[in-house]
Amino acid sequence: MPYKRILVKLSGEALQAPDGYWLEAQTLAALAGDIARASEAGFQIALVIGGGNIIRGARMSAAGWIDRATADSMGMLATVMNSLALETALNAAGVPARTMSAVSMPTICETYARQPALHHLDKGQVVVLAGGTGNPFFTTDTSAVLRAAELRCDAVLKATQVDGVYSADPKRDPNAKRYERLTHDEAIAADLKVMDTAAFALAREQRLPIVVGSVHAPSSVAAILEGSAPATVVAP
Ligand SMILES: Nc1ncnc2c1ncn2[C@@H]1O[C@H](COP(=O)(O)OP(=O)(O)O)[C@@H](O)[C@H]1O
Ligand SMILES: O=c1ccn([C@@H]2O[C@H](COP(=O)(O)OP(=O)(O)O)[C@@H](O)[C@H]2O)c(=O)[nH]1
Repeated sequence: MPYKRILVKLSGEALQAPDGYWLEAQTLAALAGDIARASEAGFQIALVIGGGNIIRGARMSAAGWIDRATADSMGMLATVMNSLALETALNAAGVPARTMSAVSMPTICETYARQPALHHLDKGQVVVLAGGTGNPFFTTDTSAVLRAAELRCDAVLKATQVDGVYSADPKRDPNAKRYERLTHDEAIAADLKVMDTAAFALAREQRLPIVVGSVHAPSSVAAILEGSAPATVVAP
């Protein structure tokens, strides 16, 4: 990949145990090893991890007993827990990593600010960006695109459940065809659901490439970045 500084977006589910438990040391260590390999290969990496393995605000508030803003606050806190777990696993894998949270909680981790984050990236540290955007009604996909734009990342790598963008949801349509490359406009026109709409609209406006690949293969993040694993590139 012709990219040097990448924002890697992982969904919270990437930390789950095979039996569905929200967090598993083995899964976490494998993921950290993968990111360590990419970092050692010279990629500068900022990470955004979701909280969907614990709470998704929209789903929780749909039950009616809690309002959306409160449920989203709980979702943002879930991303902080995942980020601290990932930071710990990355440090154990030999990669200096630090969590920076959009929601200020100075006794737990650094508060996100752009200049220090740029400084950490320049030094080759992995920054784990927690707390989403710090605002309800957004997702960590939007946080990923926002931070990638702020931190001058060359691309967002969305490491997800499927190995690219398809002509239809591959989990529902076995005849869906995988794209190698397409433009933001094409993805929006065909309603391909690469990311949520707010995130994708910002990526289009910023002309930010989005790489979509699977988090399931061993060493998938490093392999996608090195070009040896399949992925779809959405770029202008
Ligand atoms: N056109 C499409 N191409 C690829 N995946 C799609 C498409 N439409 C829907 N999906 C679904 O989107 C899911 C990934 O998106 P999302 O739920 O945002 O992931 P995450 O939990 O990683 O944020 C995949 O599991 C896939 O089934
Ligand atoms: O800027 C943000 C980012 C996240 N969230 C909340 O945090 C939850 C977890 O994030 P997300 O659903 O994006 O996680 P993922 O699906 O990637 O695991 C979301 O559902 C929201 O409730 C939020 O309120 N604002």
